[in-house]
Amino acid sequence: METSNANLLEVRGLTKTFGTLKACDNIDLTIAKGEIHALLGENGAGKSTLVKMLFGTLEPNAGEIRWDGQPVRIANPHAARKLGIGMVFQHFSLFDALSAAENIALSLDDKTPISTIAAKAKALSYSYGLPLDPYSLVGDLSVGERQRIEIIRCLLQAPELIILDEPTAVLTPQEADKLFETLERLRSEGKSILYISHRLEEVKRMCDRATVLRHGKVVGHCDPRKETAASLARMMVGSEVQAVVRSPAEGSDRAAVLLQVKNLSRTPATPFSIPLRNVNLEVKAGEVIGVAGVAGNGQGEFFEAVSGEVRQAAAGTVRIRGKDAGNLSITGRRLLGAAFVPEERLGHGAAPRMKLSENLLLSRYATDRKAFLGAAGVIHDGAVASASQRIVQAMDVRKSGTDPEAASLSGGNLQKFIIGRELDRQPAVMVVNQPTWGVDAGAAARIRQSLIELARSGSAVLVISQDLDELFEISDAIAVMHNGEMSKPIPIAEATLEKIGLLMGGAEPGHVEHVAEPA
Ligand SMILES: Nc1ncnc2c1ncn2[C@@H]1O[C@H](COP(=O)(O)OP(=O)(O)OP(=O)(O)O)[C@@H](O)[C@H]1O
Repeated sequence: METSNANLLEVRGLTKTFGTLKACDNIDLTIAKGEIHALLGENGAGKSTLVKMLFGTLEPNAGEIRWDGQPVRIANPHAARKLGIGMVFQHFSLFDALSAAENIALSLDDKTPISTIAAKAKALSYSYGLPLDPYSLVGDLSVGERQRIEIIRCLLQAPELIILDEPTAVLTPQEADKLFETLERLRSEGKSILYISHRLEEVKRMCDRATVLRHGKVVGHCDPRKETAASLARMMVGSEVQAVVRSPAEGSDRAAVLLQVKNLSRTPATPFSIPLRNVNLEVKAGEVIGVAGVAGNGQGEFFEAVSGEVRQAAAGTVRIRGKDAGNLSITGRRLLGAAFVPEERLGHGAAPRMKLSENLLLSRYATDRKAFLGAAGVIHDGAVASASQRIVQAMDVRKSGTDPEAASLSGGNLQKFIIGRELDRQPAVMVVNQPTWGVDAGAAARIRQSLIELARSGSAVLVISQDLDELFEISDAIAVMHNGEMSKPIPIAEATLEKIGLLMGGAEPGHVEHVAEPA
C-alpha cells in the first residue's frame, strides 16, 4: 500500500495549452520514492511539455505539483534543482572547447575551484560505474561519454528525482547497459527516476511503473514488466502497431548502381571532426543499405559529403544515377533525383520559424518547379498547401492548427513531416540519417515500411542509424563506420548483432568474419 509519504512527487490536474491545443490536459502523475517510472506516449502526446513544467522551463496554466507532500511552484530550473529535481536532456548542452570539469562548473551556482569539482566528478563517476576523466576535452569525447558528463553533472547536485529524456537514443548497446546499471543503483539508494523512452524493450526491463499519455491526457498506468512491447505500443497508440515487412530484394545483383561513393576521403574540418578514410559504398536500385556505428565515428561527415552539404574537389567521389556529383551542391544532387534527410531536424531539416508549407516549398522549389511555381515565379499556393496536406496525411503528422511553424511540432512529428516531404518526391536515391530518432513505435514502423517500399519500387535507399534493431529490420546489407572507415556491407542473412557490434567497436573485419553464428 502506498502512503502519501512514499510519494516524492504528486501532480494533480496539470494543464498546459498552446493556443487552442491542450498539450497537457488535466494530468495526474505520482512518482514514488525509489522507483523508475516510465512516461510513455506517441509523438506529440505531451511528454516533453509535462517534464518541462516539472523542471521549471514551462509554466502550467492550471494544476498542482506537490513535492514530498508540500505544494510547490517551480518557477525555473534553478528552483527545480534546489528542490532536488535534476534533468538529463536529450540534446546536450556542453561546450566542445572546455573540459568535462569546466562544463560541470558552469552549471554550478557556487564558486568551487575546478580542481575540487574535478575530484568530486571523478570520484562520483567511478562510484557509479560511469568512469570519466574530468580533464578531457568535451570535443574529443564520444556521444556516450558526453552523456556521462551530463549525468554526473546532474548527480553532483544530489537530486532526489532524475528526469531522463530518451537517454539511450545515442548510446551503443554496451553503453546503454552501463546506464541501466547506474539507474538500478540509484533506485536502490532510494532515488526516483522519470524515464522517457520510445524503446519499449528497455522500458520493460528497467521500469517499475508506467504512465501512458495520449493526446495530452493520461490514458493508463501499468507495470511494464507485465506487458509486452506490443501491448505497450498498443496502449500508447490506441490500436495495433503493424509489424514491418521486408519483402526480398529482387534481382539486386543485376540492378543498376544508383548511388556510388568511391575512394572518399576528407581531412577533418574542425579539431573535433573525424577524417574520412577512403570510404567506398554502392547502393543499387531496389535495395536498402544500412550504415551502423557508434555516434561520432564519421557518420555525420559521411552524410555531409554524400548530401553535398560539403562538396568534394573530385567530382567522381560521389556518383548519383551514374553522374559525377561530388562537386555539386545539395540542390544539384537533388536535381539528379536524390533526397537527403539530415539527423538534425530543426535548423538543418527544417527552418524552425517557417510554416510547414513554407518549409515544403523551400526544400522543393528547385526540384518541383513546375508543380509549385508559375511562369513568373508566382507561387501556386493551392498546390503547395495540398502537397503539404498530402504529406501530413500520409505520415499522420499531429500538429496544432492547419499550417503551424515547424518549431511548434513535437520532435517526432517534425521528423515524420520531413521524411514524408522527401518520400513524396519518390526520389531515385534516398539518404537518411537517423530516420526514426525520437519517433514513436507506430510512426517508426510506418517510416521503416515506407523506406523499404521506396527501395522495392526501384530506388536506392541508404540509412545511417544508431538503432541496430532498426537496421536489422529494414536493411538488405549493413556496413559499419568506425573511426572514419567503412566496412564492406554484410548481407543481412550473414549479419549478426555480435558481428556488427564488434565492427562498431573497431574489430578488424577479418576477425569478425570468423565470429561463430549464434546457436
Ligand atoms: N511552443 C509550442 N507552441 C505550440 N505548440 C507546441 C509547443 N510545444 C509543444 N507544442 C505542441 O504540444 C504537443 C505536445 O508536444 P510535446 O513536445 O510535449 O510532445 P512529446 O510527447 O514530447 O512528443 P515527442 O515524443 O515527439 O517528443 C504537440 O502537438 C506540439 O505540437
